[in-house]
Amino acid sequence: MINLTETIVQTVVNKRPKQSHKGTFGKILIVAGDKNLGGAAIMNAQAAVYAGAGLVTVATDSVNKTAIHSRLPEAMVIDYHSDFTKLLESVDVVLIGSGLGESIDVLKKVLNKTKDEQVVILDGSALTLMASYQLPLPAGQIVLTPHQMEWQRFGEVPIADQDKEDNNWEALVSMNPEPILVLKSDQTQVYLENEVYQLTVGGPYQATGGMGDTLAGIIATFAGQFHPLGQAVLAAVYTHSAIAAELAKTNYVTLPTAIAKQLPQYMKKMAEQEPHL
Ligand SMILES: NC(=O)C1=CN([C@@H]2O[C@H](COP(=O)(O)OP(=O)(O)OC[C@H]3O[C@@H](n4cnc5c(N)ncnc54)[C@H](OP(=O)(O)O)[C@@H]3O)[C@@H](O)[C@H]2O)[C@@H](O)CC1
Ligand SMILES: Nc1ncnc2c1ncn2[C@@H]1O[C@H](COP(=O)(O)OP(=O)(O)O)[C@@H](O)[C@H]1O
Ligand SMILES: [Mg+2]
Repeated sequence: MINLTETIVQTVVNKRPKQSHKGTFGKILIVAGDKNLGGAAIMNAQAAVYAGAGLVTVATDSVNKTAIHSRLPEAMVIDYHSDFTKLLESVDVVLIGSGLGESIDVLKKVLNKTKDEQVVILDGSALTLMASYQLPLPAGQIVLTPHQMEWQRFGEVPIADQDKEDNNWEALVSMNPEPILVLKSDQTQVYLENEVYQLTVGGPYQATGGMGDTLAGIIATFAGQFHPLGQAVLAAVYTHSAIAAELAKTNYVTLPTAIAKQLPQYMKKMAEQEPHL
């Protein structure tokens, strides 16, 4: 087990090259938010935009369109009941599942069309629905972001057994392609390439609905602009909780939207620091 420290963020988040444009920093498609859970789509997208995604499009229930546009003019919005195949084929990263509720048709439509070279992040309801409908993993470089109950449903590892690494590895190696697992709890761990990384920052001030939706947006955007994927995921997980820990010095709770707002400032600081190796 390896403890995650700020070094991972200092290593991954670097000064931007001058010769660049929005396409350099990742095209992200977020598929999220049914008619009752539009907030999840907003929190995914806010985190993605503030973490520096080049282009963010949200495919969501049409009732969420006005709210997303008014909260986040940087993001584009498309009705997820329409045909968005062309858009799906053109993006680097697909994040699907936050607040997706029971939208199984949308989920199936997307999972059938992802490509091997795309990063596909499966969160929230995507994992719950895939478990109930026994859907296979889609094509792509897969990142799973379950909380403990979602991992119990999807990975079939009972919550009481999730503290034993071997149980989680057993579930992961049976999956094809073998995904990266961000197993969220008050002791979040990342399972990546035969190694387990332990998060050492963060705390109960983060126990608010939407906290995972925000993390998923950060992971998607880091995956779109920093490489290799595993390092980007580790840096995103650390960044999310490090910002929360900083905010918690003066705040009883650290709201997901408040964490998103701090992303540009924190990333600037990290980009200017040499890694403490
Ligand atoms: N504003 C919005 O639009 C929001 C939209 N959201 C979206 O809603 C969808 C459903 O997501 P969900 O996580 O709320 O529900 P579900 O999957 O049933 O899990 C809850 C069950 O698991 C249990 N549990 C055990 N261990 C746990 C742990 N470590 N962490 C968490 N739970 C744990 C827990 O136990 P209990 O609380 O009863 O003790 C309970 O029985 C999802 O797509 C999400 O993105 C949310 O983000 C909220 C804001
Ligand atoms: N007590 C806690 N200590 C540290 N982190 C926590 C705590 N409670 C929740 N979190 C973090 O908050 C996030 C919750 O994710 P999730 O349950 O998916 O939220 P949501 O689906 O409501 O957005 C995870 O990153 C988890 O690690
Ligand atoms: Mg969640």
